[in-house]
Parts: sequence; C-alpha cells; structure tokens
Amino acid sequence: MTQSYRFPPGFHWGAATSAYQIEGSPLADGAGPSIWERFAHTPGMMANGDTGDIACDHYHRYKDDVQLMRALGLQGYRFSIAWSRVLPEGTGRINQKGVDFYSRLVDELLENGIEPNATLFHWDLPAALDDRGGWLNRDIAHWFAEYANVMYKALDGRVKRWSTLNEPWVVTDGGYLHGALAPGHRSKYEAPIAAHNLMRASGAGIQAYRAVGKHEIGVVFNIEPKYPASNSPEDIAATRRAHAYMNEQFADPALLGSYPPELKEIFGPAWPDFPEDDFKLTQQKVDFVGLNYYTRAVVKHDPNAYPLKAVPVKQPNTTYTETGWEVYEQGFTDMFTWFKQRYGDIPLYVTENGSAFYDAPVAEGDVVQDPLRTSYLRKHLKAMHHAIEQGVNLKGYYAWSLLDNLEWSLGFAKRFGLYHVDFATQKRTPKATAKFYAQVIETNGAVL
Ligand SMILES: OC[C@@H]1[C@@H](O)[C@H](O)[C@@H](O)c2[nH]c(CCc3ccccc3)c[n+]21
Repeated sequence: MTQSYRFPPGFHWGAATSAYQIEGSPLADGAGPSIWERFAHTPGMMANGDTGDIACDHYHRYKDDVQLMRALGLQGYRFSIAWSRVLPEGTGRINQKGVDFYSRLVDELLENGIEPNATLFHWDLPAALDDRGGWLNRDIAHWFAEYANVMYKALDGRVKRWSTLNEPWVVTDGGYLHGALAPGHRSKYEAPIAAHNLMRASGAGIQAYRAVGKHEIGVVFNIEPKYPASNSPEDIAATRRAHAYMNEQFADPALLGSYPPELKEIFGPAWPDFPEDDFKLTQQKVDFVGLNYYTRAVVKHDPNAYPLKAVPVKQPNTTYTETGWEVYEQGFTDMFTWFKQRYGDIPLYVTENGSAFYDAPVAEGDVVQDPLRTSYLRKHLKAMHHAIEQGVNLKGYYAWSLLDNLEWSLGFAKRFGLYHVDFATQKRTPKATAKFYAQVIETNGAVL
C-alpha cells in the first residue's frame, strides 16, 4: 500500500515574512530607526550594500501581497511588527500611523480569510533602546512588555496567535558574539547577558498577554540538530556543547526554568550567575512553540574554535543550498522527537522552513522554474508528516518565505521566496514551488 501523506484535518498551512526584510519605508509616517536601519547603512556590513530602504515595498503593496497569499490558498500569514514604527523611541510616545499600518494589514488578511500570526520582535530593535543598552540592559524586559501591551490592545481579538521573539539565538550569536548581524557586537561577555535578557523580555511579554489576551501566545526558536562527526569522545562532547549552545540555551529558560550545564563549560567566567528569581520570569506557560528548521550540523571538536571548540563538517555527496545549508530532511523529523522528549507535548508550529537556490529570471507572465526548492519542500513536508505519525503535536506549517526578500546581511541575492521579486520593478512572479505548495494546501498534503 502506498504511503498517504494526508495531514490531520485542520492542519494549518501558511507562509512567513518579517518586517525589515519586506516592508521598506523604514522611517515613513513617523517611524523611528531600528538597529537594522543603522546597521544596513553602515559601510561594509551588507552584501552589495543592500538595505531595507525599499526591500519588497510591502509597506505600500501589502494589499496586492495579500492577494498573492490568497492565490496560494494560504490559511495563515506569519509577519512581524516593527517595534520602532509603533514606538519610535522604543518606549513612551506611540506613533499611531505605525499602529494603523498593522491594523490595516490585519484587516486585509481577515477580509481574505487568512489568519494573522504576529511576531512582536524579529530582530529590528529600536535604535533608541540600543542607545540605552538594548538587550544588555535588564530594563528591556519592561520596555518589551510596554510595547507588547500597545500591540495587544491594538490588535488582540483580530490577531489570534502571537509570538514574543523570533530566534533569540540568532540575535545573540549574530548580534553580540560574532558581530555579523545588528548591532554588530563581538563579545563573549555580552552574548550571555543579551541571551538572558531576551528570555526575560519574552517572559514579560507572555505575562502581559495573560493579563489581557484572549487567544494564544508562544515563542519561536531556530533549531539545528547536531550530529557527531565521529564516535570519538571529543567529537561527542563538542556536539553536546553545540547542541546546548544553539538548541537548549533559549528553550530551557523558557520551558524548564534553567540553563543546560554546558553553557558554563562553554563561556567559563563569561557566564554570569543569573539570579534564581529571573527564571520565575523566563519560565511562563506557552500556548505553543514555533520551531524554525532549515538544516542540521555534523560537528567535530576543534580546540581553536571560539568559544564552542566545535566546528561544522561539510558532508560529501549531498545538496547544499545557496546559504550553505545541507538539505537534510531527517533532521526535521529528529528535531521534533528531541523537542517532545525534552520539553513534553507542547503544541508546535513550524514557523519557518525553506531554502535559497539560484532563480533564473523569467519572461513576463511565466513561472520561475525552481526544481531544487520544490524538492526541498516536498522532502521536508514528508519528513514533517513522519513526525506527526510518530505522535508529535504539530499544528501547522509556515513556509519561509512568501516573497524573495532582504536576507539580512546577505542582501537580496539569497532568494527564499515562493514568489520571485524583481527588486528593480517590484514585480512578483510565482515560482513552481508556489504552485506546488498551493496543491499541498488544497489537498492537505495528499499530493505529496
Ligand atoms: O535565513 C533565512 C531565514 C531568515 O530570512 C529569517 O529572517 C530568520 O528567521 C531565519 N532563521 C533561520 C535559521 C537560523 C539562522 C539564521 C541565520 C543564520 C544561521 C541560522 C533562517 N532564517
């Protein structure tokens, strides 16, 4: 009998984006600058000098983009809110025109039968708060709760699914340890403090929601399963460190109220003794957890690798995406199994999954042929189905991304979109993967 890949009735199918990557007009209508506005305009930080000044011009084209979502039959759309549009100084004065943009977007989605899924923070911290220490200032837990309350008040009731943070690991590792992302710091002393305050702020945002919220709130983590390059004790220990550093460092304080011991091992004296009371804030009941999966890492010990003493090992005879990520759908299944084992049967959503491959430009009205991206999607949806068959409480899937967009410091060249964007003309063109995904949604997976 052939395997059926039909998903459970009511499985939720969507697509995801984030504010700075698609909106453009970062300073329009009274918006304040974010750290990404500053970082993108700092020479040398962005591939090809690309910035989010225009991006996909979604700030003006959102109605047309909602029609693109409708054309695919999307049931949900995951977007993020630019904190500094709403609170130009990060706290205090509200910029009503900023709030109004998101209110209009939500109404447009609802009018088209698409469920809004709002992320409060997807990396674009208000610059004014960075000037006050940003994620290094413990007060940010209160600043974030103040911002969250403004948005709950404005949108709750219409927005039924909220996330506090997108991927605190990337903010910490990219923004504070290695410096490849805003705000571009390079300090193993700052990284743990930023990481901890991110989770304190997430906890404060969830606590604030419990006082006024009518629906669901959670948090979104990127997970990259780690596999040892050999059975040597060194490689196994290196893999354990890499796993704790990326996959447990943020979910543990949120869901277990503690840190894995490997973090003290990794950071040594740079790892602060956080007050026990902090975990009463970081650990809050969540209605769901969002997991972003792209790839796995095979890990070996390397005494010179700072600070993990662990490095990834490139794998032979396999496919890598344009962002250098191995196509490894077994890791998707393994991730769910690990998560349920460690944190229990928490409702899960895949809040991001996708791949960047080179897309050849097409003639007007054609469909961009992107077989590698379609293959990636098909393999990962089947792997996700296996996880559900194994009893994982998976409620939905958001493809990354609706549109080609600004891939942060990698610029516009790395294209993850279901729709191709010609950034010179802003023309959107469906890729073959978009057509395939529309069939997946229409048949609830039976077409796989
Ligand atoms: O890189 C593709 C997407 C980004 O465009 C999203 O904004 C971000 O949420 C996101 N996270 C990941 C996986 C974590 C990661 C990000 C950057 C570098 C390495 C790993 C991939 N992506």
